[in-house]
Amino acid sequence: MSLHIYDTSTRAIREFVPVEAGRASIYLCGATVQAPPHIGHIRSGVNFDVLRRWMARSGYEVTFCRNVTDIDDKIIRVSAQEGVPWFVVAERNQRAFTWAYDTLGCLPPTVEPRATGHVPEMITLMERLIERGHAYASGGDVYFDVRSYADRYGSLSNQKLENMRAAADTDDESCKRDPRDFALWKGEKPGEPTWPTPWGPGRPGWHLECSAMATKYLGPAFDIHGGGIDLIFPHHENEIAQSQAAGDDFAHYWMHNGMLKIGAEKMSKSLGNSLLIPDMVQKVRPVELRYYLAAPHYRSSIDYSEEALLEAAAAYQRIEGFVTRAAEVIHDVDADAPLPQAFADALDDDLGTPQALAVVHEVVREGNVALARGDKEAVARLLAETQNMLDVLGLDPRSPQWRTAGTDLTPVVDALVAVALEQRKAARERKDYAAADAIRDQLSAAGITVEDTPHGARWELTR
Ligand SMILES: Nc1ncnc2c1ncn2[C@@H]1O[C@H](COP(=O)(O)OP(=O)(O)OP(=O)(O)O)[C@@H](O)[C@H]1O
Ligand SMILES: [Zn+2]
Repeated sequence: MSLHIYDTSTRAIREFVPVEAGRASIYLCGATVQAPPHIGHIRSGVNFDVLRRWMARSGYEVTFCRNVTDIDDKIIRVSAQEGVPWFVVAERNQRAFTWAYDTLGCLPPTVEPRATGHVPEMITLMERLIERGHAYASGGDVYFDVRSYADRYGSLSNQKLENMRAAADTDDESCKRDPRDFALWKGEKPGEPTWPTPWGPGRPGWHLECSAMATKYLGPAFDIHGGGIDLIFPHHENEIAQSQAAGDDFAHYWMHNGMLKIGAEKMSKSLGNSLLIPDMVQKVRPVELRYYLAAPHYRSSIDYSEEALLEAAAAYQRIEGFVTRAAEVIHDVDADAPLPQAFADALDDDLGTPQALAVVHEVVREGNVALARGDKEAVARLLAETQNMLDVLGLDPRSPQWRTAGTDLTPVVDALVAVALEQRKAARERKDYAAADAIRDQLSAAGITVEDTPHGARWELTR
């Protein structure tokens, strides 16, 4: 099987055929940086990180572009509320997003353009649209003329122009030829930042930014455009309209992740129901949070519950437990060992992470059996399979990402625990069980769990 993905624009699963053989280009709508990220934003980041890793593992040279919207109404509102410049708000929250993506193991994008750095590209795109009769300047703004594109406008979101409501993006409706026309560019308003254009100073509309940045870095025709399903209309519909009306092929596949919800509502910065990443990584470790976000199929919605989060953490610990024990026996893991076919098939089938993780758990079960019977050869094979699968999902517990930053202290802790265990053994031999238990309790308070096995005591960090 080769990669097949669900394409929102055709509402069908299609085989992935790249624009250019051997290469894959992905544009993901990234953050609007008016607030720090919640777990819904990072779910989107994690889903597309898994896609990217899988495509790379499948042999594609991947260019991954994830933008930052660093100017918009909400950023301006926060800057007014706080009495600080808009770029201070944008910079602070962009850093929070970068930290969160890094903490959750999302590989850095190949390119991460910011909207305000691409005004010349946006001006060129507007000029092309005006020239072709698809856009017009009015009252300092520039609008897309939806009726000039009536046949195709609505194709992504599967709606007809006559059923659409007005685009709520201006204070002065009289500027528009049609209420459904949307703003490409917003004319100057008091107290707002501006950039010069041939039609006067102003600031970009959100939709225009993404069209300009996607084609600048990925070309007029590229492979995959992604984002959350909340962006299908109007954002992605308008991106298609702008780019295709200007003559660009634009994205060949549209992929949308489902929403992370809380109490049936979308988790949203604007609704104030955000669960922020720094708080969440106090509840579980970052890798466990990533497992929680990556495990459901990317198109399904997740109804947040702490119970499910803790279950996900426990499921991950089962995998991790095998990897840790097996790595104590096997020191050289074959990074080129083939992936189980069922795992590859699951990911090729529209990125089926639930089925892919079921394969991981199955291999872990076999691995535990092999460990118990001391079958080193089988342990080596199953450990390599497990780690290679986890690597594709960004969940390998032995990757540098998930090890404590800085030096690996395992040998040091090993030596210290050995001293403590010697003392515990001596206490037991002199039948001082209170002292022996106190040593175990102290280790446990430090997060070290000791287990007595036929081959002696072994320890594990449980927190
Ligand atoms: N609750 C969510 N679940 C999954 N993905 C989400 C969620 N909220 C936003 N996203 C996705 O995260 C990316 C960045 O979103 P963006 O910063 O534009 O959020 P937003 O919708 O403006 O903010 P919010 O809705 O939180 O106020 C987009 O691809 C968006 O679709
Ligand atoms: Zn976008």
